[in-house]
Amino acid sequence: MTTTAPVVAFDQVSKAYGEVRAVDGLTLTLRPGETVALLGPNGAGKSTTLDLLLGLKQPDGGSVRLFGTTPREAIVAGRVGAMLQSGGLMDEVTVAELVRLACALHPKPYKPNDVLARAGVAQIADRKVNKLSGGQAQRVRFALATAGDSDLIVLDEPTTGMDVTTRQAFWATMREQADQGRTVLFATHYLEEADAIADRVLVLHRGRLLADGTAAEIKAKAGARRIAFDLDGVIDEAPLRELPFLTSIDISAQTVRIQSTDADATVHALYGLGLYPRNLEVAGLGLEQAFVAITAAEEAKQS
Ligand SMILES: Nc1ncnc2c1ncn2[C@@H]1O[C@H](COP(=O)(O)OP(=O)(O)OP(=O)(O)O)[C@@H](O)[C@H]1O
Repeated sequence: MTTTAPVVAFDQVSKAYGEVRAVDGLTLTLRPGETVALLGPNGAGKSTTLDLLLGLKQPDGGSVRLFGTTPREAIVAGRVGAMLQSGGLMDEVTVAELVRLACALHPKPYKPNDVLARAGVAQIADRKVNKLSGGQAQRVRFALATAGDSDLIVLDEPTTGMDVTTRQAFWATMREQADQGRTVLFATHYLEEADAIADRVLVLHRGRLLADGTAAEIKAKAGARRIAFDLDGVIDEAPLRELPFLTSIDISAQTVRIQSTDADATVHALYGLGLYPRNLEVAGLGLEQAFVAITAAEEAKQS
């Protein structure tokens, strides 16, 4: 790092498509070495945010700065590597040819053979790009994003189409990149990936930042806890559904699963019903459940 400016600085950034506010007054700073997951339901504005970040779209208002410069300047200087969802790969060229081209275009390139090996595409280097499987094409996109020594790596749903093994190998490689001090920003629908990989999670909803913190902080923000237990005999559902602080309940066979905003009070009331729950477990929400709870609460507020 040769500068102390933030890696990414969004200041009151907005972008609308007609009536749709895809990004709505977004203010955000990313610092060196962070691994950041960008989460949000479909249409939340994740891809638009990444497009604005990369200078592929211009904001209607506000400013986007990368390393204290414009996105274009940062990209020309080779400071940003990106892997986009829709990035079409050139037909009729081989994987090796494409990677060599990406290396040739990068101001601080790595050796093409190293790039191929790191992305796990050395074995298919001579394959035509238009003959690849979905997961292989994703790996090639990853190779292109890491063709040179960039300070920021931006990935839009990078593991879509990858099988489990490929996905694990991909994240191991990504972690190496982060350990070397690079900033990694990735949009994903796989919340378990965000939980496992990111040290910071951003939740976007209708173009606005709904939550920003570690996965643990996001889970705590959702406020709810999970309660699970078994009951013997025929379960009388009505009193269970009336338990205090309940936000959801699922009863299947002898097992009851509850989400509650005050687990202590809910469990107390459960015993107050004269029931004898077995295998009682109380746990925090997973990131996925926290995400659903936070975005559902926001939807309810706006409707
Ligand atoms: N080129 C466009 N023209 C019109 N509307 C658009 C365009 N691109 C995006 N939108 C709208 O802007 C909003 C944000 O879209 P965006 O693709 O940024 O969301 P996303 O969070 O990436 O969604 P997904 O998870 O489905 O990929 C959506 O309502 C979408 O329909």
